[in-house]
Amino acid sequence: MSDDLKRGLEGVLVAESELSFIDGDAGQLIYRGYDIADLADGASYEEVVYLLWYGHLPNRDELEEFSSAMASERALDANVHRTIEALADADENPMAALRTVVSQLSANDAEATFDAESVTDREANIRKGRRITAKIPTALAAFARLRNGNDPVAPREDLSHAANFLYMLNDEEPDDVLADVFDQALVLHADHGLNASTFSAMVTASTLADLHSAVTSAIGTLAGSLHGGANQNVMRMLQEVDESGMDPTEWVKQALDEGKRVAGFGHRVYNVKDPRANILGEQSEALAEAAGDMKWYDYSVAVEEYMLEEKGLAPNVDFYSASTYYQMGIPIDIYTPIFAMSRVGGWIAHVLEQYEDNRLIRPRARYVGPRDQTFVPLGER
Ligand SMILES: CC(=O)SCCNC(=O)CCNC(=O)[C@H](O)C(C)(C)COP(=O)(O)OP(=O)(O)OC[C@H]1O[C@@H](n2cnc3c(N)ncnc32)[C@H](O)[C@@H]1OP(=O)(O)O
Ligand SMILES: O=C([O-])CC(=O)C(=O)O
Repeated sequence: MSDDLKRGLEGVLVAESELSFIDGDAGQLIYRGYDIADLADGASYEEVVYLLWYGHLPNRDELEEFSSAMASERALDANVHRTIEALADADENPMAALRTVVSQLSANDAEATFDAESVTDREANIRKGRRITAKIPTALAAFARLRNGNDPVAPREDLSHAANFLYMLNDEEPDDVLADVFDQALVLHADHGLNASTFSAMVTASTLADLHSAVTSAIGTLAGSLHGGANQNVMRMLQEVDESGMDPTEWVKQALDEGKRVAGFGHRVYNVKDPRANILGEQSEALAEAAGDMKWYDYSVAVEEYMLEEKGLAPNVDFYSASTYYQMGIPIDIYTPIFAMSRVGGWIAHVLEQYEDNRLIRPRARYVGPRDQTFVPLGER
């Protein structure tokens, strides 16, 4: 047993995986051998989820069967709707709302189980995974509408995963450009090695807890501002820059001087710009040009240049998704739930892998507390 302390488990190998590979120096990300840029360009979110779960890209028939099976699971049960109404009435944080709803989904899932023999059943987990993945967008869109006093919009089976979400959110079918941009964003966020939320799902699965528990753990982990929560903080920062009337670089300089972290920069694995940020940056720029308003894109570029020059830090995936979503009219506080809506495909893929060759994940801490205390009974303290 080694007594080397690896704070934050940095660089520690804890599993073998066939799902995604990151070259942090070259700025490359691949899913099962395919470069992320090629997938973002040519594959839909449904294709990527199929790739992650089944190990190969689907042919037309396989994709049709998979996509329609998933689309047919979009509707929510009445008790889940009641929960969403209660959460919206309470103005719950959207990530907390999503965590609560996904946990509740198991109550209506006929295949939900805590039986150690059945939790690892791959085919059943794929069916459950399809249901969870299909229902998250419906739940999120319903929550986002109900809290504004609007009725939820029922899902449509004839739209893609991406287009259907935008349709349910806005009660309006998105045009092809917006549906494509959003689909690309979902593809880009679908998997990323053993990031914290995926690891959290794996730890939960490693105890032979069920898939719903693993996904619920992962949602809780994604919420933090050092992880998925950063995307909304990026947009709030850009808004603060705007309201301050300061030059973006002056604003960032001041924030750094005050010891603050700048959301959307830095990464545990990338030493260069995150390849997903390159693609999302292009999307943000294209949306800005189409709208004839470069403000949010220009602020972003100014912040990026300053951070690289002054801190040697490059943008991560959360930096340009912010201005992309903002220009699509998506409410800021659902950016992180949208991240979850995509990453659920990756979480489930890693849980399937974990169950295939399970070993309980259980590291240890170096004990630095006292050892020789004399116990004093409560009445004498
Ligand atoms: C989807 C995702 O999860 S992508 C990441 C999303 N999170 C963010 O964007 C939040 C901002 N970024 C960060 O806080 C960090 O870069 C993390 C958490 C992502 C990675 O952090 P770690 O690998 O643990 O690096 P660590 O926190 O040790 O930082 C190393 C150094 O860089 C600095 N640094 C890292 N990121 C930033 C940042 N965004 N702004 C300012 N300084 C930073 C730290 O202050 C630290 O400096 P020091 O050594 O002088 O104290
Ligand atoms: O890999 C990480 O640590 C964070 C990240 O970029 C992701 O989860 O997409």
